[in-house]
Amino acid sequence: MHQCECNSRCLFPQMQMRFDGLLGFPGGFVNLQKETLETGLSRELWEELGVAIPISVEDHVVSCLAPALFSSTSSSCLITHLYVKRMEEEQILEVERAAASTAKDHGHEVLGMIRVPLYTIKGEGGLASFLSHSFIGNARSQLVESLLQSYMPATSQGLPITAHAYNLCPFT
Ligand SMILES: O=c1[nH]cnc2c1ncn2[C@@H]1O[C@H](COP(=O)(O)OP(=O)(O)O)[C@@H](O)[C@H]1O
Repeated sequence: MHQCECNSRCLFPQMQMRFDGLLGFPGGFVNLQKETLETGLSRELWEELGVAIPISVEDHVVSCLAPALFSSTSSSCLITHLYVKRMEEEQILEVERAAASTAKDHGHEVLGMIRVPLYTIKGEGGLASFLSHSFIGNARSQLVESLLQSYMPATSQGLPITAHAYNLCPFT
């Protein structure tokens, strides 16, 4: 996930329309015998976005064990790791341009990058409507979790607010 943090603290979260018609974050499988989570994610970002984006452990937000149902093979489990990379607005615009032109996976695995609407519109629309779309795996709760952490990093007890506190099942 990429967020722009400008002087006015506006957020510009980015997701992508996948080849299967579901919304998700840029990323993919990492083989830990060959690379670390961070180098694997940087590799996937290069393929899907067409821009070199170095990822470090400091960008990690949350990890989650997915039910076997969401793994590619029913006998193995899947652990999802969410990283949030904060970028300047100009860098985000560069990512949007490259993702739609030079990125290797554009038009194949990735159909396009999408800005998440963080506003509300009277009646319906905005973020509420966006969340009602279909997401891959636990991407919906990953989005909510990262937004909560960006806007409300800690509760009064100093504990991070999680999607669970908002009764969101991570895999629905
Ligand atoms: O944005 C995401 N959030 C959470 N889980 C995801 C996301 N994207 C993919 N996954 C999970 O990872 C699995 C593999 O995803 P994908 O097929 O995109 O990886 P690949 O491109 O490395 O083959 C998916 O079946 C899904 O369970």
